Amino acid sequence: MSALLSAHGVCFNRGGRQILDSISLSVEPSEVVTLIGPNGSGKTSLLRILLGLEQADAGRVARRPGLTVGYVPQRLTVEPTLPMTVLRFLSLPHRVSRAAAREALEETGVAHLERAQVHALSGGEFQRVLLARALLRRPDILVLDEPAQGIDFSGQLDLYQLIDRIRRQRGCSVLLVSHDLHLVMAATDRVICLNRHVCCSGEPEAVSRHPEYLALFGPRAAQALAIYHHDHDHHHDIAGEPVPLAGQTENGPATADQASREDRQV
Ligand SMILES: Nc1ncnc2c1ncn2[C@@H]1O[C@H](COP(=O)(O)OP(=O)(O)OP(=O)(O)O)[C@@H](O)[C@H]1O
Repeated sequence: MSALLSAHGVCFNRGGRQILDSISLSVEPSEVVTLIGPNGSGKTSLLRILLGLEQADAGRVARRPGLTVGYVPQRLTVEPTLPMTVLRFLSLPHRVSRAAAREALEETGVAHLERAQVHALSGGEFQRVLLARALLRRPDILVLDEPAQGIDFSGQLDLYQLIDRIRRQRGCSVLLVSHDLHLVMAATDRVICLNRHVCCSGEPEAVSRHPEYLALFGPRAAQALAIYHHDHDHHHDIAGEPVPLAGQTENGPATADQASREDRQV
């Protein structure tokens, strides 16, 4: 089995409602996969099922034997009345050496906060500490549920660049839930658009033109890829298969319209 994580026909019902309907997906080694979808579309539920924290009502989940996951959940509350430094927090529940903790904090750019109180951290600082905590497990895959929530735009950009750098340096996979279409569409290998069922999936460029994506997020969402840098001389269809650009010549764009479209992608 080459996939690190996979779901096959997963259904999930809670409170008398169907939350997930026949979901199939996989995450391959070194791949960045982003789950997008409106509020309540089942993204967190799907992550939790993939990680074995919730049980599917039907279907099957497979994890590669021995898989190590670094999970950053959507919410993690630390009791505000409990004094706890960042270093101590990183040693829960498993003790880690100070050197290892420091190295992880350096990697996420917050080594200067090792003695800070956790409850005094800003949202962006706390997310970086959570990321450091996930890295301490030396994960094969990072599973990040809305890691940039509550962070300002430039902080979000920094955080997604950091995630990209980490996965390049470590060669790990990333499975990400995000609402920040304009940022993640540019930095992901594959997008899965979820709304109880998988509406569409594939390379960002193909998904951004899919009618179900446009129906869910509106025509302006198509511009989420305006800054997407794509050097290929082809498009990809929804299945991810390469499709030549219409009118493409060996020397480049055949039409002014095509040239301007490619300019906008860079
Ligand atoms: N244990 C549960 N009992 C009842 N309803 C649940 C349970 N878990 C999830 N739900 C419901 O399932 C739906 C999907 O929730 P989920 O958190 O997976 O969505 P999401 O796509 O991650 O949403 P958001 O983008 O707002 O974080 C929601 O309507 C939620 O209320």
